[in-house]
Amino acid sequence: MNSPQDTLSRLEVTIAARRDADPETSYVAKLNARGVGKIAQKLGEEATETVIAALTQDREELIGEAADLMFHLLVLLGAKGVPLADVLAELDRREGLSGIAEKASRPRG
Ligand SMILES: N=c1c2ncn([C@@H]3O[C@H](COP(=O)(O)OP(=O)(O)OP(=O)(O)O)[C@@H](O)[C@H]3O)c2ncn1[C@@H]1O[C@H](COP(=O)(O)O)[C@@H](O)[C@H]1O
Repeated sequence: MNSPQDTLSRLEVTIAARRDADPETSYVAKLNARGVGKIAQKLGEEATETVIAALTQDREELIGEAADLMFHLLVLLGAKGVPLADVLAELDRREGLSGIAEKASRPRG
């Protein structure tokens, strides 16, 4: 079985390869042709659908919506020129730092 990082890395490569394809035959190309605003809008819709699935649907629906959400996030990162590795590095940097402790350490004001 592939590691989650392998799967996301392969999808990132696929998305980069499809960006300039024919929008008639490539969903990735179609989204990119419509611009970052449209991609961001789609990401927001998929996030909402994931929330709704978590609250009202069964497990399979949630998995499907979560996959849509992660796919559209990768399309957005690609369109903005942000490598997945940079996001993973940020998560690595946060590893072991409790969200409660991090929030408490923020300067007030
Ligand atoms: N993982 C995905 C993936 N997940 C979801 N989707 C598409 O995301 C879209 C989301 O569905 P929606 O109904 O919300 O969107 P929509 O039908 O475009 O609706 P509107 O925004 O037009 O109203 C659907 O068309 C899904 O097929 C994906 N499309 C592509 N991929 C991957 O990207 C690769 C390249 O795809 P193409 O660019 O299409 O060749 C594929 O081989 C896959 O690996």
